[in-house]
Amino acid sequence: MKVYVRFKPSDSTIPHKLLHPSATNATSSNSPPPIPQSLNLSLPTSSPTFTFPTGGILDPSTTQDMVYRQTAEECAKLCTEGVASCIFAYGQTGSGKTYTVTGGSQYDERGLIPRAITDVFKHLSQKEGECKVFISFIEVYQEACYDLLDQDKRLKKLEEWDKIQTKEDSNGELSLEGVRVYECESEESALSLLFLGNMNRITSSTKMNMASSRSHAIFTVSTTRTFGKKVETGKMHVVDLAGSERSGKTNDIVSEFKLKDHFIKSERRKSESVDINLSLHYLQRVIYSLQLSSPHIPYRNSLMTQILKSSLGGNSNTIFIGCLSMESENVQESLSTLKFLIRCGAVQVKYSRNVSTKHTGATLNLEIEGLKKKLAEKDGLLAMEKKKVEKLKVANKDLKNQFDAAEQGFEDKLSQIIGDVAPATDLTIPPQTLSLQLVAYLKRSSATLLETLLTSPSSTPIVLEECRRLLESMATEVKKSETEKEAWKTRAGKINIGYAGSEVGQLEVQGGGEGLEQGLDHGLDHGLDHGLDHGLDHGLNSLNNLNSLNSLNNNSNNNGTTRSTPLPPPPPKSAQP
Ligand SMILES: Nc1ncnc2c1ncn2[C@@H]1O[C@H](COP(=O)(O)OP(=O)(O)OP(=O)(O)O)[C@@H](O)[C@H]1O
Repeated sequence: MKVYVRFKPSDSTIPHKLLHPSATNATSSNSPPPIPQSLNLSLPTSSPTFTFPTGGILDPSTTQDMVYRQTAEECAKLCTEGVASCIFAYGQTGSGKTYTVTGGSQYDERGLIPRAITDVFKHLSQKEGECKVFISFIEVYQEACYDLLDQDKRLKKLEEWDKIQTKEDSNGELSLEGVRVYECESEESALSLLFLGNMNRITSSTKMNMASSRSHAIFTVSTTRTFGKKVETGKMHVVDLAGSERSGKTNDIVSEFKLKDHFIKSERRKSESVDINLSLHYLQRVIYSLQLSSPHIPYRNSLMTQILKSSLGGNSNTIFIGCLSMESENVQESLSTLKFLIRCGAVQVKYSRNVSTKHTGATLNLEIEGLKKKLAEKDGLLAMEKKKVEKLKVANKDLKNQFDAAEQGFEDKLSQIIGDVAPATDLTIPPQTLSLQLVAYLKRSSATLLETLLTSPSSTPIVLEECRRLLESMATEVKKSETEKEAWKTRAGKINIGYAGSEVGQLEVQGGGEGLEQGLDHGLDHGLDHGLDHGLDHGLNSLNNLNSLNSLNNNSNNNGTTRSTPLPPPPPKSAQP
């Protein structure tokens, strides 16, 4: 494996004393400019030297463009020639892995992936045959695999993320079921997928890095080129490993707070940290076994080594870029990274072009995989549509219940109104009173409303609103009607008193003669002329007058005439003064 060591520029103003890169052999004219291949460290007790004969040292002044040309440029070219490559970025947290792979905020700081995408499209445009480019982007987090190109990932909670199912074939190769693989026709569409995946990646703030990646991310560019009866399939994985770390040194910055939420985050960070270190440990064991050419390579200890099995020990041009921090306080981590990189450099890799005959072997498998993925996507869409239909059915049922309840309420209210209004007709109230007019009005309204309900089922919400509005107006009318009924009752009582009074008066004035009769008529007529209340008062006054007359005429002859005609009913309210 080719191995490069990249140093992140130090923030420290104190010049770094550990590094002494030494120049090395010149390379061929087509290759990028030569870089040092050895590194001396000045430690308090020793001065170890690390040599990387197939790669080299990229000192802190190395630009992103130089890093690309040294490491990934060739992989991008090979990807368009039917060769599989894999580039790993390995190192302590905060040492510059993501910066190297993806890039910084400025255009000229763009990392290996965007530069490789540009070159892949450039190379393919110069080739004969039908060329296609496919992109996928996944992450391995706590021994589960997730699709970083899932558009909804950021909207969902961690527990709701869809785990990618894995299946091992007879060769021990792991296939990832249902990973989104997008065919990209332009550099821009491939870059937008990279952007989407980076947005979806799990990060946390640590003391070492404000946006520390907590997962291993695997970005894959695949190409196919069909020419004549041949198909060439190339691949390039770029793996941004999660940063190795020592607990305590990289503590979650929020763990200093005692708040419950922060406590949970801190606990999650600890378990993430344990998981990251464990999976990196298993990667080291795989590399160690490959270096020793062991008969058994322990790929199956971790999901990440299983997924990348063919990149680590198969047909692949594999490169490790070790990212190092220059600060003295990180010397232990830097030493550990350098030792691991030395092991990687000792692993022999072989690679060859993947060319097959059209419609056979690899191409058929690729097509089948593509079709399976499309089918899975369609199934997903279908399931979503089914869910929507179910939701609509429930909503529809709810609406129907509301409608039934409103309709029932309306019927009840109507019966109550009619029941409340009907007794008022017993109280000698004239037929033209508002109460009976209201009953007629309500009957008419209910008939219209029911007709609307029956003929316009689709306008249920509008009809419900109409029901509600009508019921409100009915309630107001009922209230008015009740008040009116009470008023009529009171008046009826007064009339009865009036009758009683007048009857008493009549008994008393029996035989009172013409004068008495005139007085009573006068009083009652007067009352009717000036309203019921007024009239009754006058009637009672008249009765008093009659009493006076009676006492005045108590000796006069009585001809036996009595006033037996009942009093006329009161006029409608509206006609009263
Ligand atoms: N060569 C460099 N030049 C300038 N800035 C750099 C360089 N390398 C890293 N940085 C800056 O250092 C910070 C940490 O880098 P980065 O996120 O790439 O680290 P990392 O190794 O991916 O960390 P982690 O493992 O925690 O995700 C970032 O702000 C990045 O921009």
